[in-house]
Amino acid sequence: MQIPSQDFLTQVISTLKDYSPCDVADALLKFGLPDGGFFPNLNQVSSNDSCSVGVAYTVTYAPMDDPRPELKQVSYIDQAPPGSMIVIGLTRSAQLPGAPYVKITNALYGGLMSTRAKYLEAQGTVVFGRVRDVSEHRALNYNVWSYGTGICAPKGAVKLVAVNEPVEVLVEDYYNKNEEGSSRKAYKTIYPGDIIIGDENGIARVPVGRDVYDDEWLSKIINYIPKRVEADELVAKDIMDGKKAKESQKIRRANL
Ligand SMILES: O=C([O-])CC(=O)C(=O)O
Ligand code: NI
Repeated sequence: MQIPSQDFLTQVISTLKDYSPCDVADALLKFGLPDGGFFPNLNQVSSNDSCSVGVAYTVTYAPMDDPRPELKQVSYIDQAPPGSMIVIGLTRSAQLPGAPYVKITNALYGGLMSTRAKYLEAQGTVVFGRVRDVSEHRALNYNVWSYGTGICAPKGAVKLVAVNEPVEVLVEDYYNKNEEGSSRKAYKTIYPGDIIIGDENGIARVPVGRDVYDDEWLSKIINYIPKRVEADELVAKDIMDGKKAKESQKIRRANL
């Protein structure tokens, strides 16, 4: 198992900047990730219609009664690396399988955090919880995704317990049943160093350097995406010329 080199990762990220999470999901589905890398139920809070891509920099909050000590000396936002996608999650104990997905009604993140993130050249922030100061993220033209909005600050409701440790997200799929016939409920993980891509459709995680996801695999993803996008552009053209969608999709995607 080979961890991709920094140069290669830079190249992958710069390629992905020309595409969308939908394009990435098509490739991930093709190459072994049945969920297309998708983390459901997030909405883009910022009105920016652009796409953001970056390397996951992870932050975990816990309710105040969590046994772990608060990281009082750490200001996660002041250490956000340039080029990162800041990913903020809550511990398992604070998550819910259905809407509103988290038990904490306080906002975990706000406009001052985005101001600092943007100054440090982070690419966007994904919050598996609530955020506030919507107009400030928009005015900054800085991309933020969240489960919802709120008006109260995080202080007093949650504490920072981990930085750059895996973030676990509870996901429930009601229609794809598991072998026992019940809905599939699972914690999906974002690891620090994964690539995160997001736009108005939602966010996808591209695994990096774990299991089989080495640079050979990443190369396959990067090579596939432009071909698939090109094929779909041809399908769109066919449809505008009056051809049937199903037929054209079959022909144009034949070798993909
Ligand atoms: O005050 C806070 O802790 C969060 C907030 O609103 C901001 O970052 O602007
Ligand atoms: Ni604020």
